[in-house]
Amino acid sequence: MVEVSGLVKRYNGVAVVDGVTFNVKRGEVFGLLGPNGAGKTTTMEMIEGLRVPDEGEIRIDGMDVVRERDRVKHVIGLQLQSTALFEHMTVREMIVLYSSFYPHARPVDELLTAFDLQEKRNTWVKHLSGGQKQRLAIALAVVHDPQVLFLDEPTTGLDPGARRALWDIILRLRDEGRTVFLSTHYMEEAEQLCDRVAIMHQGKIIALDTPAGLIRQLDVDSVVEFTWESELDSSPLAALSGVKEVRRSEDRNVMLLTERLPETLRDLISWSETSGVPLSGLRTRTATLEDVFLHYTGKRLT
Ligand SMILES: Nc1ncnc2c1ncn2[C@@H]1O[C@H](COP(=O)(O)OP(=O)(O)OP(=O)(O)O)[C@@H](O)[C@H]1O
Repeated sequence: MVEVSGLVKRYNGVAVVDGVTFNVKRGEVFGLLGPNGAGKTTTMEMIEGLRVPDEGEIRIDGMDVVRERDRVKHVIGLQLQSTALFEHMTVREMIVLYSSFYPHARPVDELLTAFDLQEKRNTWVKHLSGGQKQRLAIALAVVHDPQVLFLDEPTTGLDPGARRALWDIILRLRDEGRTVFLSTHYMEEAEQLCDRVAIMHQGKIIALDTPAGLIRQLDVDSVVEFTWESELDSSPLAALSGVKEVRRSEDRNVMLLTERLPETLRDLISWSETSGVPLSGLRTRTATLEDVFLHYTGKRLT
């Protein structure tokens, strides 16, 4: 549905998007995951036709985004990071205004209901909560019933309840048959929502697969973590059964990525007893996309 090939954007001679190639399938939720400044917004805005690429080609539903911009506009819906909402208009007035831009718009009441905004229909935009504003921004993005929806960090700054409500809405839009392309720096969001995820770092896609596939590629099932109180040599940890990777962070957190959790734990505890090193805050968890990101970049996502 969305085909991107060899995309490059430079600012002052620096490539902030540096040779990006991927395809988004019809009907999937596709996530672009990366830290602030990775190039997500620049990539999305080129695909949306809002910025002109220096190199590369973008097609949406077979149409060239740069050359056939007017045709593409009818099949895409945009929720930008800074969607301009008029503060002194009501929710209903905003939807009516946006609907007037298109020859065929969805009925206003249907949108109010679908985005749980019926009760707020006569409320000024400035009095909406963050979650309600985002729901309105997405409702405005779908007034013309687009096939592809772009959401740029839709849940940034929302509390967990509002975030989950928005996740439900995004999944429903997918279930209606739409293709959803979203950017996020929340790995949990990418794991929960996305059928496939592209991890972006310094302008490049460094990994792309389903969330489960990305984690599987690590060859790691679990992570053992504990706090290391003093300066010690961590090399014996790499030799423990099942350990694939040892990571130490500045806050003295130690992570052992393991493919055989029971053996690693058994060896770790006996090593702790013989060496006299306490395992403060010992805990285990399954591997996540955060571990995938750390593996490829050596950095934390957030
Ligand atoms: N118009 C511009 N002029 C100069 N530099 C820019 C411009 N737009 C973006 N950049 C730079 O490009 C890089 C990528 O920015 P971009 O906004 O695409 O990242 P992002 O991954 O979306 O980050 P965020 O999560 O903060 O939105 C940043 O270093 C940014 O400063």
